[in-house]
Amino acid sequence: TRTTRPQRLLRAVIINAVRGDPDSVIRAIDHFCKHTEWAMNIGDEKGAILDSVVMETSPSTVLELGTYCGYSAVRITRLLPPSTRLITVEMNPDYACVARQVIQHAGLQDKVCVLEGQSADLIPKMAEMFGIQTFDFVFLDHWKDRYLPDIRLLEDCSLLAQGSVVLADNVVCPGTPDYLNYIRSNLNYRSRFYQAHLEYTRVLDGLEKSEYLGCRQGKRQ
Ligand SMILES: O=C(NC/C=C/[C@H]1O[C@@H](Sc2ccncc2)[C@H](O)[C@@H]1O)c1cc([N+](=O)[O-])cc(O)c1O
Ligand SMILES: [Mg+2]
Repeated sequence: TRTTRPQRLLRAVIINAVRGDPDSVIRAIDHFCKHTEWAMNIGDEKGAILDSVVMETSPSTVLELGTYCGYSAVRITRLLPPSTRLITVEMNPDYACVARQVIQHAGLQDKVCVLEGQSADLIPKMAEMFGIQTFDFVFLDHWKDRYLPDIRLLEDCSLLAQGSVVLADNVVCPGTPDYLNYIRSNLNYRSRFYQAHLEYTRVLDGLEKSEYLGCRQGKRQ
């Protein structure tokens, strides 16, 4: 049977990237997506914004929803200090298998936990599973109709602290209107939009960064 796109992306990484060098893994995936086959990685333009937000947050606890092939897991983890771990949630076992190999090729396997399952099922177990209280940084890049229910679930599970930063991909394309409406009208968050383009295209897209301010009351009028 034919290979899948993630498998073809992994092969490009193995052939073209230097083992143990995260930046060469990122370059190999971006080259593959620009010249061979488009894939839904955050990409180099939005990836640079992700990098800057991670660096300014310098998080100790990091959660990603939607691993796919591991591109953003490599981008994020390469910037984390030695003792910090990334937990990334992926419900498709084939994608999770490819992502683990991409992350391993980058030499970051000891700093990343690829958790297989649905975010809705795993978020309530995070604190107990990993012995953490809150996440300093959360990256949303999974099903677009899961952004809103999952941010609410993170709140309900008290997994956000004052100063926690939530960064959401694709708030323009494919779009996450219910999430944007919620987060921009909620006094518990201060949000900022970063205009960019859909990975490897000229289509408009963007990232929404939202800082959790702690539990205040009410909605913005
Ligand atoms: O659809 C998009 N992303 C959905 C991503 C989904 C990823 O997350 C899980 S779902 C899951 C994981 C964890 N828990 C619950 C569900 C899927 O197995 C996939 O690995 C998308 C689409 C475009 N585009 O241009 O069409 C561009 C993008 O940047 C995108 O991110
Ligand atoms: Mg995306």
